[in-house]
Amino acid sequence: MSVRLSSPEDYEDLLEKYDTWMFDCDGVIWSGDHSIDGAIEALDMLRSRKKKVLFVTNNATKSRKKYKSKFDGLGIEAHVDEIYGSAYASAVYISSVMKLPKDQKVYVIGMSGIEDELHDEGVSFVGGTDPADCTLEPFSLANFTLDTKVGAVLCGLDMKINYTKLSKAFQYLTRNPGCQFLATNEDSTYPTSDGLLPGAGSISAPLRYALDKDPISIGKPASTMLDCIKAKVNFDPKRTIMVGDRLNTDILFGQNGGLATLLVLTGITTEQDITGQKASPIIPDYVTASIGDLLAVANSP
Ligand SMILES: O=C(O)[C@H](O)[C@H](O)COP(=O)(O)O
Ligand SMILES: [Mg+2]
Repeated sequence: MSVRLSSPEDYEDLLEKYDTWMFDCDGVIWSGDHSIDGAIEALDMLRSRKKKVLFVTNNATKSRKKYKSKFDGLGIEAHVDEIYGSAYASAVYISSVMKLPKDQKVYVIGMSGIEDELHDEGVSFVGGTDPADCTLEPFSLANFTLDTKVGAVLCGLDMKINYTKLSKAFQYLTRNPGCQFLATNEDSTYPTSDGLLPGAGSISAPLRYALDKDPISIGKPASTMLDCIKAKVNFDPKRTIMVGDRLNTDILFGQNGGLATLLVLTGITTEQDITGQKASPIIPDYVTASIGDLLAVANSP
């Protein structure tokens, strides 16, 4: 059963218990390009209380450096080494876990965030934002030349998805022996300030169906993201809390990592999802409406 936070003492108790605070971004810190009310002040308050703050996002559209610019633009203090995105985790996975041979490359379905992180990890890639792939022209298999050096297909949120990209990815995954099918994350939907859009999981879904095969998904709830953080940051899982808006990514990620979990209702998950007839079996430790509620401690006498 989740603890519904409400009094200043509830929030003060949370600050006493946890030294490291991991925050999901979309639906927690911001919605699209609008910060969530109270988020900036709550993060400042945590830093003033000497808490370690980390950002852990499944959104692969931006690199860590580009996210730093977004934080700056919103007036939110953040440092690149505090930001962990699924594009970064995927690049690290390909270079350090999969150890893709240097003479091979990745076919990308996705945006500049994936390309930037692959580049920074020294991984070669094709596709992505290449104008030749971002076309609505019919795909001609007769005119397609298979690049036998493509050793992996990496699929993330791609706002320019099309038949050419899906067809090329399908060729590599069915004709290049050993070509790995990877996904940055599999969120079904993407929360924006104007409403929900199809998420990264909805971009890789056509390939899953055509191939009758699931990708290796690297983002939350998989432990790969936490492994990336552990490689860079010292923290005690028992004194760490993951704050998120989606049960089957953020909260499950926290639970898989042995972290405490706080669900906020400013993004994907609604009150109905946690109390209704069809309530999810994924139960967060704590629930509150918004991270702005943490300011209750600042206002308590
Ligand atoms: O579709 C997606 O990729 C996700 O909805 C989105 O980007 C999630 O980002 P997060 O909530 O993990 O910051
Ligand atoms: Mg989110």
